Amino acid sequence: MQMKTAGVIGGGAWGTALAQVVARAGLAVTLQARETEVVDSITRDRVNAAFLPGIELDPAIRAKTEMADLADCDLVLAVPPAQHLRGTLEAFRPHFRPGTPVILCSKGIERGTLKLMTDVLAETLPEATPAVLSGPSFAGEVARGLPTAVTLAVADADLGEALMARLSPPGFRLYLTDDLIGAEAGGALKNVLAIACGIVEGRQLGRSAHAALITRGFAEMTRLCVALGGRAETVAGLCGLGDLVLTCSSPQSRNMSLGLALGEGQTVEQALAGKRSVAEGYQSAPAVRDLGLKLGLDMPIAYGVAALLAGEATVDQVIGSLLSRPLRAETDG
Ligand SMILES: NC(=O)C1=CN([C@@H]2O[C@H](COP(=O)(O)OP(=O)(O)OC[C@H]3O[C@@H](n4cnc5c(N)ncnc54)[C@H](OP(=O)(O)O)[C@@H]3O)[C@@H](O)[C@H]2O)C=CC1
Ligand SMILES: O=C(CO)COP(=O)(O)O
Repeated sequence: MQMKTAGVIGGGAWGTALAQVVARAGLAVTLQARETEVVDSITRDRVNAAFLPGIELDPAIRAKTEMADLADCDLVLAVPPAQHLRGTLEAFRPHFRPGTPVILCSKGIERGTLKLMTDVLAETLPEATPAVLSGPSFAGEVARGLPTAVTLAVADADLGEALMARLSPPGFRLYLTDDLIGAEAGGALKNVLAIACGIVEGRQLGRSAHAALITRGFAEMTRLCVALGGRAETVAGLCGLGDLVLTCSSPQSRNMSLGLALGEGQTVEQALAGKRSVAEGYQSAPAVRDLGLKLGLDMPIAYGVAALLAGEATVDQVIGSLLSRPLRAETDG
């Protein structure tokens, strides 16, 4: 399969950083952004001033507002916020060539339907060949060329090998799996858990509580992954544990910084006021809770965050209820 041109849908921080990665890998890249402001900024100044300021972009990236400009691409990376994936793919549908690989890079679960991103793709572009890219990767770091490694999930081994080889410029290492559900489960939950970690930081509950929360959060992630049909070993990798550790460790994370603000006493409205960037944990928390309850899963941290964000409980009530749960064996499912 020829892989000379790539389309990136979504001109936010991550779409722009991935366009940079793909350009460094030697492909011609078309970045589709809805906002003319973003397209003009990239075309004129080689920078995405709105979502990724201060980072010079590769000349091989051309920015466009129209989906039609992606029609001839050999592969497509879909990078809108998770709640907009369906609408975005529906808009792309008239320009889509059947069989083209679509690499899903959004992290979340669709509210209302409780669908994973691969389900949304299967419903909107059933002729697409799906792939998932997920792992520890702050857009600013990746766009500047700092090194990281992430998971690439593709069902077909030959296509997976080809994509892995083609999309791994120096400093951006792809590790292959055929477990798409596992790769999605990690990214969907880690943002909710990062809000909880931010609260621990904001309330100054200490490093021990922080480590305990990451570990018990990872147990919730593993339960969700397995219940959805993924493999536990997948979330033990970059797309699960790797991303959880990153997102729970740095206020660079929009999700952790939301939690920090809540832990310091701000309301949800105050913490989100004026923010143009997406905090996917805030968006996905109700869907994570509905899905977990539907599957009969024990996910107290995720449910606590969802209750807090919905205004059903205060920070202190959530912390109190987590600390007063019945004692149990560590490895109980
Ligand atoms: N930032 C990061 O470090 C990482 C982000 N991700 C994931 O990537 C996804 C995108 O995040 P990110 O790029 O950071 O987002 P940003 O907050 O940087 O940008 C917002 C994005 O939202 C898009 N958008 C806003 N409203 C709509 C709408 N109604 N329909 C379609 N798109 C809309 C914008 O598109 P447009 O420009 O076209 O207006 C823009 O791409 C998320 O799921 C996130 O979890 C994954 C790994 C790293
Ligand atoms: O997904 C990310 C890093 O892998 C980005 O995290 P935030 O969305 O919390 O900034």
